[in-house]
Amino acid sequence: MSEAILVLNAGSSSLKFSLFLQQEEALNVGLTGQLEGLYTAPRFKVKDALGALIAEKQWLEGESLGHEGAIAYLADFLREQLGPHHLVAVGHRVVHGGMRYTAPVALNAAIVQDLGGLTALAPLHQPHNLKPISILLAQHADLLQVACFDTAFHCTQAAVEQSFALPQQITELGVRRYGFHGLSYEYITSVLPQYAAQARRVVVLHLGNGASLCAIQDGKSVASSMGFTAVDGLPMGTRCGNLDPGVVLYLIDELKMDVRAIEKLLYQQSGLLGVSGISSDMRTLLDSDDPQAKFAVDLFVYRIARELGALAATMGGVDALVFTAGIGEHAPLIRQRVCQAAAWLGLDLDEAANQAGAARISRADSAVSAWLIPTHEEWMIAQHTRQILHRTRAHAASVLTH
Ligand SMILES: Nc1ncnc2c1ncn2[C@@H]1O[C@H](COP(=O)(O)OP(=O)(O)O)[C@@H](O)[C@H]1O
Ligand SMILES: CC(=O)OP(=O)(O)O
Ligand SMILES: [Mg+2]
Repeated sequence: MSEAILVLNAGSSSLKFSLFLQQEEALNVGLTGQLEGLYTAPRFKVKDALGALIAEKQWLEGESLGHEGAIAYLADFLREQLGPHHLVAVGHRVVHGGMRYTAPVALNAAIVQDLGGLTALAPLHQPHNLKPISILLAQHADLLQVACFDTAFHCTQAAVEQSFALPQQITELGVRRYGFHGLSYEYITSVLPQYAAQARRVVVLHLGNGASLCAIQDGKSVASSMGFTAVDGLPMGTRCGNLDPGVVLYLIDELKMDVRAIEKLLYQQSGLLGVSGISSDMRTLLDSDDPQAKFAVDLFVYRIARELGALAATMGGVDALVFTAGIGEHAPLIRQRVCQAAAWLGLDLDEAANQAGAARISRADSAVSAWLIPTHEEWMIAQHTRQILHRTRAHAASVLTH
């Protein structure tokens, strides 16, 4: 019987999960899977440690499973799979840690309540991140649960990056820029030396249903396209990204929209979905001949290129770009268009390598290199969870021996 760590990663359109097994000194993947397209066309896929498909299910196009349905479905599936393994901890991705949580933490009811107070800052994520935690806490109070925060990786950013130009008393309330997708950026930072050992100034493009860019210098976050909430920065599947705050005032004053209607507009009805009027899913847009689908993709690429220039400026230049997450990993056309727009930085794309999905997608003599590296937020969460598990056990042992 192996000890097992379960990892849950609720994104805005997906619920990803991995079961890690402690085998001798190593932490190995036992199985890994996801429920994706939760609000469009849900699909469930699970692979074993060797990458073989062990379970699959597809719901009808337009059938919404939502996060609640996904959690219930996954709980039934995992109950069968755990079989001989002893579950010792569950690690969770929690998108917002606010000002207080800048490192992974062992959870209790008080912390969960505290984190619930940040829901307004991440309405598409925080409730879904906290839901399985609360269920497990009620049913298995002794099971170690660890929260790993998207915001934590960015706590190295300078005050000028973290601040809005608002009066101090508002900033002190925590109204400042945080940045997200930090577990993804932390994972990419940990493996990047295997690819581009010399690169000191890197921009990572995390392009999924949620999308952001991060400037990373000497392994530390310097700047990110996302700010106070995960609606900032790039246009995303259903989120608008950067917006003049005057637009919000206009919506209130002139269109008489209330807070909930504006939240729905900015988080769920905008981005690729709102602009195209067709879909939030990049696959559907790339397959479509509709001019609005094409315009939504053009806008997405344009805004990435613009943000890339801004982030390069924060580091005085860039040595390498890394593409990751759903779109970054699987859409060669988007990588190609972004790299072409970044030619001015000294990036020379290797078209064949990009089409083939190779790790290095820039030419050997390109001044700026470009890479395709699959992210693995679950792996990062498992590492943090294991560390806290070991610390908890060491503490218990020292209490017993003293
Ligand atoms: N083959 C593909 N081509 C283009 N886009 C893809 C492909 N596969 C996945 N995607 C995009 O990736 C997005 C999901 O990315 P992911 O990182 O899993 O999202 P989440 O933000 O939910 O974690 C989907 O919305 C889809 O648009
Ligand atoms: C923070 C965020 O946008 O996450 P995701 O991309 O998983 O939706
Ligand atoms: Mg994600």
